[in-house]
Amino acid sequence: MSKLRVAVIGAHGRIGSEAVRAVEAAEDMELVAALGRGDELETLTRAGAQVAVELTHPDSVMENLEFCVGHGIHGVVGTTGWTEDRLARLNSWLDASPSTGVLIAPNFSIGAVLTMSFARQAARFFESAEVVELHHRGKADAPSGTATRTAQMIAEAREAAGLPRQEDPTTHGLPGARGADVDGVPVHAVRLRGLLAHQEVLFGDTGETLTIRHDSLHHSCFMPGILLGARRVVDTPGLTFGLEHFLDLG
Ligand SMILES: NC(=O)C1=CN([C@@H]2O[C@H](COP(=O)(O)OP(=O)(O)OC[C@H]3O[C@@H](n4cnc5c(N)ncnc54)[C@H](OP(=O)(O)O)[C@@H]3O)[C@@H](O)[C@H]2O)C=CC1
Ligand SMILES: O=C(O)C1=N[C@H](C(=O)O)C[C@H](O)C1
Repeated sequence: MSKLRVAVIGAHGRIGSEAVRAVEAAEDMELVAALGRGDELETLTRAGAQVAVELTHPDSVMENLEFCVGHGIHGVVGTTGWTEDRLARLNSWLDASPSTGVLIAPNFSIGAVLTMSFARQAARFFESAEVVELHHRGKADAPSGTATRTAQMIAEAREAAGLPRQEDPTTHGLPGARGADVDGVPVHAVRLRGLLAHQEVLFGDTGETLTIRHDSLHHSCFMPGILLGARRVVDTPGLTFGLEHFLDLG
């Protein structure tokens, strides 16, 4: 069977360099291009890439995806900083290229995907919920894509269960002290040398709290998700948001 022809964009970065090694080591894949900043996107078409793994920066991802989708190259995207407006633009490119697939995964690690799933499950049982994410000091965006998605999922689950939007009781405070408001769920972002990627989802109600914590300790934790995404996206046209759609979570 022929190997899947995979390119990595952002190949010299923290996660991109790990992805290059993972694709090279995968028996069913061939690494056909490894692009860094300043490299021509046409390299992807010249190399015959079927899938581009996009791991760059919120300022770069849209241009890269417009090129890939426009040339029928499927995308596996880890880069964060997604907004409704950005998703709408991506969907318009996909509408014009209906056989092309793009997976955007706020987090490729199985533990983080499970954290989000558990948080969604717990949300309706607790009066209050907050998210704390902790990352390395090189991170450009805050809150993290994972924390933003987690908070959205909690808010969706609360609304579906008929719970009211959380009201902030604070009447006196410094700006930012209560974190970012993501659909009514406060999200707090810590940036600390020595960390990689960590998240705590805190739930509270009368007389009890529940904390769900996940720690990414090495970039290798993201690789099985990236490889799974590359294998699945070629048969999944359109936009898939979240690796959970490629996992049988029951
Ligand atoms: N979904 C997930 O599971 C994960 C997502 N991420 C996300 O992936 C992204 C990258 O993270 P990280 O590796 O830590 O960041 P790094 O800064 O370490 O790496 C990004 C790399 O992309 C390069 N780059 C920037 N623009 C372009 C471009 N147009 N073409 C090619 N290369 C480009 C950068 O070059 P230069 O250094 O010159 O700027 C850098 O080498 C972030 O958005 C992060 O949040 C990270 C880990 C897991
Ligand atoms: O920048 C990172 O490092 C990470 N980014 C992703 C995010 O914003 O959620 C995933 C993970 O947290 C690592």
